Amino acid sequence: MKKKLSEKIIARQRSLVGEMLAELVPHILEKGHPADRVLARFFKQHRELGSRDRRFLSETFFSYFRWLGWTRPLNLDLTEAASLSVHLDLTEIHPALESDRWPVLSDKTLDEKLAALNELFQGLEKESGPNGKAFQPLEKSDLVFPEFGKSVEFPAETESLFYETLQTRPPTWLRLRNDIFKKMLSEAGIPFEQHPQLENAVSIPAGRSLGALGHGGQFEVQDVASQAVVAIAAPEKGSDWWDACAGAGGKTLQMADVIGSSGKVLATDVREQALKEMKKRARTDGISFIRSQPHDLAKDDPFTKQWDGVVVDAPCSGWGTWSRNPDARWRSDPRDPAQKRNLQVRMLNNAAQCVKPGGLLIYAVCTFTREETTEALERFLESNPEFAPEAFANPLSGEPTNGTLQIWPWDGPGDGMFIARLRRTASE
Ligand SMILES: C[S@@+](CC[C@H](N)C(=O)[O-])C[C@H]1O[C@@H](n2cnc3c(N)ncnc32)[C@H](O)[C@@H]1O
Repeated sequence: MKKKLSEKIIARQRSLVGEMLAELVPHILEKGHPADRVLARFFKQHRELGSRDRRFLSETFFSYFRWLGWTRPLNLDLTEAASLSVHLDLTEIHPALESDRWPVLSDKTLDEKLAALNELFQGLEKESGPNGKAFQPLEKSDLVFPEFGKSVEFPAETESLFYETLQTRPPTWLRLRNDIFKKMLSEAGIPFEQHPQLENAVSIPAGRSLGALGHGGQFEVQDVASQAVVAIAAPEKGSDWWDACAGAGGKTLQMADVIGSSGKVLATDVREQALKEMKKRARTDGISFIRSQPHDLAKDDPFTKQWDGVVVDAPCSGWGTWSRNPDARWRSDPRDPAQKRNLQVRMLNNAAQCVKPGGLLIYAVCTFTREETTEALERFLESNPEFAPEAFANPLSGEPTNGTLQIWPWDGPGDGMFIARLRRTASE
């Protein structure tokens, strides 16, 4: 901390952390509300908090959920658990959470952090004598819920990589809409990295604000895996596409940029509010040719029109987004993948009828569970033999695929995403 804070302020901020956690944690763990929304509501109710306090509380809040799998078995109180979490996460510890009990571990690998904690707690156990419950050494798998492994199979020797990525904040990915913004980033002294394959994708460090650069339609904040979905769809200039789960329009806007105003884009979603947000973003981006309307793709009431291509970016378990939303894993139901798979197949069946012969159906989910990836696809293909996976090059590596791609969180790094490019036969 640059400016030295008084003891009184430090004590006040420590108790603020305790109060915030006591008030907000049950909303996430018991009611299942997303941490970012709960925190935004808290800040709205506490307008007296300045930007520095908000930043400190926000970092602490997300750190708490990121390491909850390791702090929970230790039976620490909320503030102590938050203190340990930030020692695991951050290089600069706020004096309100500094503690002699924990070393700063943020520069260590996950294996080193695990070894250090196990040694520390075994040591404490010996010092203070048995408290009725023997200390069970922590494991990496404690960072997720016990049933996780039933739905997920990692490629050989990547399990460690998964946990390391899971516990690290990914960078913020931007999709640049013109060349000017890179120059603006350089001039503003904001470090950025160009993705080696995806021309318009650049990343800036996690948590780095764009500050005064603001948003003038030069870029969209969009994860690299999400950008890969449209790169795989590769709609032609002037073509006619339907984005059937458009949400707030991340992929719709990218498709519109590729297709151009000589083509057409229809965006639908069950959430009308999300479509309004998409329209707002389109206005900022100067895109006026996207049409939108609410539509329930799960209801067996498909449109009669057919499109050159349809994107089904389906609702899913979202397990691929856990490094960005560290609370999400604790709100997730292990039965979710199987339930979502049934919904996804229904949505794909409905969307398939709206693909022109010879056209494309793109299936995307931000997850890696077996149920929602290979199983959903197998079930769809069984009842829709006029569709077949079509080979494409992995846009993140250039390597060939056989028509499906699992992007793992460590690939970007960013979100995990499964994508299938399905071609409808030209004549049936
Ligand atoms: C993964 S999100 C889409 C994200 C969006 N495509 C983007 O790139 O920003 C899934 C979307 O599916 C929508 N959805 C859920 N059930 C639906 C249904 N039955 N019909 C249509 N959309 C649905 C959700 O509202 C959500 O916006």
